[in-house]
Amino acid sequence: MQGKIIAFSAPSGAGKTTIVHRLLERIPELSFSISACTRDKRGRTEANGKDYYFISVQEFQEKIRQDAFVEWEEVYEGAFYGTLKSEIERIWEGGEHAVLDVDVKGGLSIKEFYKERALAIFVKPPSLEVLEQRLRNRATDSAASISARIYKANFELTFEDRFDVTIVNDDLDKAIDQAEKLVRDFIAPEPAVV
Ligand SMILES: Nc1ncnc2c1ncn2[C@@H]1O[C@H](COP(=O)(O)OP(=O)(O)OP(=O)(O)O)[C@@H](O)[C@H]1O
Ligand SMILES: Nc1nc2c(ncn2[C@@H]2O[C@H](COP(=O)(O)O)[C@@H](O)[C@H]2O)c(=O)[nH]1
Repeated sequence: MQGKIIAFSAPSGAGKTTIVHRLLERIPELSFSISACTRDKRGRTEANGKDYYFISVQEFQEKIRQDAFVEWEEVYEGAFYGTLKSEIERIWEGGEHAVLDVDVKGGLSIKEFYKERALAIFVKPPSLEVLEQRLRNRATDSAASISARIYKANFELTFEDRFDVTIVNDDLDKAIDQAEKLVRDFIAPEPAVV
């Protein structure tokens, strides 16, 4: 089996993490690629080695020097995130396909790097107003951080056309059904040539 990569990208708050977690429950051939990041762990809701590998900026820089990343970004000022080559290898060696939750630039970098082995999915919020409300309801970010995420979202939405496909996350169940179909079609084995 040839391992594949499915990257979900979206402005913060559009719902990619929610969709990815639900897909992992539905499709056993998928495995989550755990990124390295330098931001602080969120209280009791996150675990090291499950949501992220939480590392220092020095450790992150060392990994850049070692060429350990497929791609990395300073997603927010001072907060670095990166996809580790070792994660993709671990998942493929285990006979599974890798699912990524990365920012918009990261999704495009993954597509460029893996070409037809990658499916780059853009998750779009129904509107910026809904996006802001979701971030407020999630209650994980300060008012300043929410403003920064909305500001960035305006820019990120202009990259939609460069993705393989868009899912509008309005009704969550419909968005998950759509994602499931896209992913199942993408990872289905090629029919044998007779
Ligand atoms: N279709 C939806 N309708 C209403 N609320 C939703 C929907 N999808 C996700 N949410 C909620 O919106 C919030 C943001 O979702 P989520 O954390 O998955 O976004 P994200 O794109 O992964 O953001 P980030 O990039 O910051 O991690 C969460 O509280 C989630 O429960
Ligand atoms: N380019 C990359 N972006 C990543 C990676 N891992 C996560 N992310 C994105 O960062 C933001 C912020 O996430 P949060 O957990 O702090 O809210 C979000 O858009 C993620 O998709 C990565 O390896 N590369």
